Amino acid sequence: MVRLDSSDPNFAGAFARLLTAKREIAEDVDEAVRGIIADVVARGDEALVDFTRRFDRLGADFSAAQLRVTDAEIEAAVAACPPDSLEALRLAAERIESFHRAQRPADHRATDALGVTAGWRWTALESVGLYVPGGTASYPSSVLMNALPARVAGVPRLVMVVPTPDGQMNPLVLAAAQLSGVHEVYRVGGAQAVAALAYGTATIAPVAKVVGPGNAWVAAAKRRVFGQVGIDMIAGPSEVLILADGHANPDWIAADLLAQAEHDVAAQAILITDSAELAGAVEGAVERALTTLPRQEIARASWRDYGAVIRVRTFDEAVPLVDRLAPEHLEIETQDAEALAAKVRNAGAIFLGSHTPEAIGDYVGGPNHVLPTARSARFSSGLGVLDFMKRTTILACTPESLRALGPAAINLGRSEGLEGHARSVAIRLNL
Ligand SMILES: NC(=O)c1ccc[n+]([C@@H]2O[C@H](COP(=O)([O-])OP(=O)(O)OC[C@H]3O[C@@H](n4cnc5c(N)ncnc54)[C@H](O)[C@@H]3O)[C@@H](O)[C@H]2O)c1
Ligand SMILES: N[C@H](CO)Cc1c[nH]c[nH+]1
Ligand SMILES: [Zn+2]
Repeated sequence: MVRLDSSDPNFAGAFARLLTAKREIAEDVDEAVRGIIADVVARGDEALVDFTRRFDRLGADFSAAQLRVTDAEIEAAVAACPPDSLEALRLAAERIESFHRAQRPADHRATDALGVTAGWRWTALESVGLYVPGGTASYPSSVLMNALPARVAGVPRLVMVVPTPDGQMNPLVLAAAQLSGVHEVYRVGGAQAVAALAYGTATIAPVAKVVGPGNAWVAAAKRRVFGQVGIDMIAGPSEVLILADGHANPDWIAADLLAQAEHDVAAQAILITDSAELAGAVEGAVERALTTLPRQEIARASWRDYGAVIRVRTFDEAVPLVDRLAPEHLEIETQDAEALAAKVRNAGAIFLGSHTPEAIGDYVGGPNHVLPTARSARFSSGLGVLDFMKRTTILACTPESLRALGPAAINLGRSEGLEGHARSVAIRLNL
């Protein structure tokens, strides 16, 4: 963990180093991913089976025939889920679906004074691949966050991939798939799963777009397959940035920092505060909380390598720092949280006040938890219904409106040296 102080003369350099710390775009990861994708393209299912045996430690008897999770396996998993977990999953699903229903866009059409009708219409994508992470933890909540907005958008083919390390799958993952209307589930993860969704294999038919969160290998693979398929964003190792003043509870802040640090050794948790006392108290609280955290090995590595406690003189000084970090999650626990939030441009999701821990947003708040990381909140948004739709514009001229607009089009066609364009208009106007 680094300690920074905005009043320190070396602060600018130290902050710049924090910004560029390599967490998920290491060249060795990218190079490995390039090889994995090329192998899946060349050998299809055979490569999927080999990589799955190697990375997820599946036995020599694992074959392409077992890639697809059967309906019977899904039914058995649902039956094996604890009823209270199924109840919690249903509550989460209802809230997520209802939040995303409000995002459905409207078609538009208008006829102007010349009689030209113009507008757009929204259409669901034909198929999407939903990446559900599962290397070191299991993510039933990410099934819901991926699939429900796709279902609200009306996507007719939802294909889910999920790794099963050591052959183990949390039954709640399959229950979430059933609950949210996923059509196909495959037990494969990492870059090889992303490659299969993008290029297709004998078992997995390709999709139009791959969405969902994952670790550094998954994020690198999504970057590489972009163009062959659409992708939603770079949603890699988790991040939280907490802005807190001296009134905040240091144990609560420490818990929220560790809630993200426990995701991945490459996760990042940062506190920015104007209170030296809170900074010290949070550091102590993190150390104490780590000793009893089951995933302390992961969280400790993340906090050690990428954690930061930054002291600022005022929160106005903090706003440009937040915008440069562009965190996946921004928690604001200050007296004037709402006003401070209004000044921030770059954040994947904002959580206001001491009673809104980010973990509520991970599960049951309603907004999506698939969010941009690695500073990509400067140009990306969290997953939503629009990610599963595309917009097509529509234009219709009448003979009269073509006569009114045509001469300008002919002029511009000739100005661009494109006589063919000019003639396609002129021929209709006998010009
Ligand atoms: N940004 C978001 O919205 C969001 C949401 C949820 C989770 N996450 C992140 O998702 C990630 C989940 O990570 P995870 O590891 O548990 O699951 P994962 O499914 O993302 O990754 C597991 C896969 O990674 C591949 N892999 C692991 N080590 C490899 C190696 N050395 N070489 C090649 N491939 C390798 C394997 O194929 C394995 O199946 C975490 O980083 C978490 O922070 C992000
Ligand atoms: N915090 C993660 C996004 O970075 C989402 C998640 C799912 N389960 C728990 N957390
Ligand atoms: Zn989380």
